[in-house]
Amino acid sequence: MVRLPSIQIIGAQKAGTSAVAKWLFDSGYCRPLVFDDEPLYYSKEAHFFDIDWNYNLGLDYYASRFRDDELPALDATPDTLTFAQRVRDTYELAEDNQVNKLAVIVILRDPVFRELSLYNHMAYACRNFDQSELSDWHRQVARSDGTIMTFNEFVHEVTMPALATNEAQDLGKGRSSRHGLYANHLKEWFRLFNRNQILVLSYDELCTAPKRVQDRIQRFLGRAISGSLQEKINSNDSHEKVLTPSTEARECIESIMKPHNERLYHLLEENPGPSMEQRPFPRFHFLCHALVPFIDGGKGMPKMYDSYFNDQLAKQAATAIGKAVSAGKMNIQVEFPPVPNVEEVKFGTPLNQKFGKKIAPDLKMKYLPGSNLSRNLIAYSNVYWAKRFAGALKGGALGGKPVGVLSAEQVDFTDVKNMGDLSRSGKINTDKARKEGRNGEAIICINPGGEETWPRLVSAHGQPNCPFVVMNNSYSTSYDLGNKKGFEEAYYLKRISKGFVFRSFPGPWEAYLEKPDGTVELLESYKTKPKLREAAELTRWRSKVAKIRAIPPRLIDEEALFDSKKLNDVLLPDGCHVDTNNGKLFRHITAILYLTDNTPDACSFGGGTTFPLAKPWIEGDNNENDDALRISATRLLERNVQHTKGDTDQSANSDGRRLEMAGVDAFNRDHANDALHNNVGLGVRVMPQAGRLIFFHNINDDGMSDATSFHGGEELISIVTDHQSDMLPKNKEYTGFFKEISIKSFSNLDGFTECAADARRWTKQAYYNERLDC
Ligand SMILES: Nc1ncnc2c1ncn2[C@@H]1O[C@H](COP(=O)(O)OS(=O)(=O)O)[C@@H](OP(=O)(O)O)[C@H]1O
Repeated sequence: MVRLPSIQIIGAQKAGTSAVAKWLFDSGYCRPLVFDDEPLYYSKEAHFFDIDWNYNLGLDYYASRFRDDELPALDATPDTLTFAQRVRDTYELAEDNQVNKLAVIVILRDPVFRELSLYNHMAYACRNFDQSELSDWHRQVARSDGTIMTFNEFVHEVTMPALATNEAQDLGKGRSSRHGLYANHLKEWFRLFNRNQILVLSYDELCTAPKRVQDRIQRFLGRAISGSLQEKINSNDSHEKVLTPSTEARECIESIMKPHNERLYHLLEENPGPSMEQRPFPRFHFLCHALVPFIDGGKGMPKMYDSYFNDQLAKQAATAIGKAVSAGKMNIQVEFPPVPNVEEVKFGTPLNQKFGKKIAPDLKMKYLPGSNLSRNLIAYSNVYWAKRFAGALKGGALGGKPVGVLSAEQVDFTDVKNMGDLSRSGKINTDKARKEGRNGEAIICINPGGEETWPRLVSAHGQPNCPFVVMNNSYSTSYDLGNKKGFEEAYYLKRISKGFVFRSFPGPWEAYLEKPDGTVELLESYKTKPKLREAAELTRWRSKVAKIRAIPPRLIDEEALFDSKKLNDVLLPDGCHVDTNNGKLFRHITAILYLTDNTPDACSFGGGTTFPLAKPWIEGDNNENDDALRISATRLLERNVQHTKGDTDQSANSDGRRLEMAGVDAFNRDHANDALHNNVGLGVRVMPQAGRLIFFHNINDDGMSDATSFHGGEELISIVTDHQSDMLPKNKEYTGFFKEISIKSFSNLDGFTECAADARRWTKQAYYNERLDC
């Protein structure tokens, strides 16, 4: 039996067919075979019905493209849209009633933007492909001298003449433009096939709610399909890409398309499709996202810091804002560092200067030392960003809604000679700004302050059912991610310890680790907004572990490793302590004899004994101990706290915590092999080696606990998965000795002090001098 594809994705060309097809192919649908010398896209599009040569080779030839096994096959040739009759004829020839079993999927995109996408596709090919790879189809955008037409020219030279012909005429040049006459084509399909065999999808929905489209397709095909449709495919993100049509080009195409669109809506109403189809079909509204069609610069976090300069950040954020507005979100938060180095903005870092120079021409300002722009770089950068996002709030090219920008920052709007799509500007919370509000106006509010004031700002400056964007608030009063006022965090990029939290509507919240080379790695994707603490601990922890062992973070076996995500707690579970027998000052010296070798290797780390306040032995080095740390240690002892875990204040900056962190720092430095070589000062770490003995004094010359003797025992931690566990050094073993000052040897405190000093002198002479001598 000749077996034909059970699914045809028939178009429309440039309406996301590749994305849908990829999802289906990836889930197991059989793709067309590519025959010799054919381009690779044949593995998605068999081009049987639209190319006469292929069509004339007949049914068996077409069927031979699809492996004859049990898998259902799919052909996603977007040109098939205009060949309903050929499809009917071909399937009728096939046995087993295949003609009535065929499932047809068609996606419809606003014809103006479809045309623009088509133009961008061909222009990209002409600019970048080898001449031998170009066909006449691509060359439709080329002028006679080989240069590339503008989109306006293309519309006049190619689109309009093609749309004005009737279908019987030669449709070579501009034939693709006629694909946008959807009503004409669908009428044929509805005539030739049962309407329930055809699923009509909206490209707008594909952009704004891909999951819903996914669900419609699954219900249409009657099976669950693995994977997800979110991936952006076949989008060219070149800088030359034309993102929006000029008003002239748009009006030109519309002059012909508008009545066709009306016919389409009517046709779809008159011919209801299968139950899972969207009804009524959404009109092509120049939705905001259509204005910024998939220009988001890629999935995931923008590249630091290139994205400030190559427009990735601007495009991504504008896309996310557009999508949020399209999805009906009116109160929106947008938050990201407005300049590359926010913290150092006062110091004019090279990156900030470069960014200042980039935005100056856009604002028609000068970036010179002492100029308003350089002195208030953040404030003016935010105006630059507001300009970049205004398009996404305008309500589409036809909507042309006003977009006002209000700022609470040091910005003189008269300096900005080019406000782009922003229709007005003003100061937040001023009567003037309030009075100037206009019906239907979207507002971008720059750095307005604590989120408790936002609802009031919306009442003061917002317009009913219009987007209100709070942008780049310089601080958060909730000390957490995003806001608690119900503003949709449409675009959110926050630097956290060792990484970033990122969210681009409608995507998930994500935690990224920043790696030493500046690249990032996605650590976690959260279904709902995580707590700042949760994300920060994850990145901090992974960064440390990755740094320690240079192991890619994703290979670290968390189950085995983490009881807690805090390195301090994991590495130094008992914190640091002094050996004073809980403040009873008789013990004056401790010795530790190690019984195992625990040299760190690829499978484990930790295991050392760390003395955060001790100085490495470096001859001729007179550096004093780190005062702040010594003060912390001394303060603990004055408070009678001998164990850092016993410090009632467990906040990050408490004395106990500081000592523990210093212990972990010594561990990190040691790992980086800096401690001894670079004379970094404090912190000595001793690794177990069977037979190695160390000793240290517990009491200073005054007979009091020696603050510098605070130390901690590191856990020995395995960091690889089970299959390597045979190689792991499993134990750390040692034995401890100590010597006390005999109670018989003194009668009062002074006597004790003297005995303690004597004992120290003795060890110093017996051992240190010996060591110096040798
Ligand atoms: N997942 C998803 N959702 C929505 N839109 C998407 C998606 N993936 C790709 N695209 C955009 O679809 C355009 C390409 O469409 P096609 O793949 O049908 O093109 S083709 O006819 O097969 O050449 C092209 O549009 P433009 O970017 O406007 O050119 C793609 O960016």
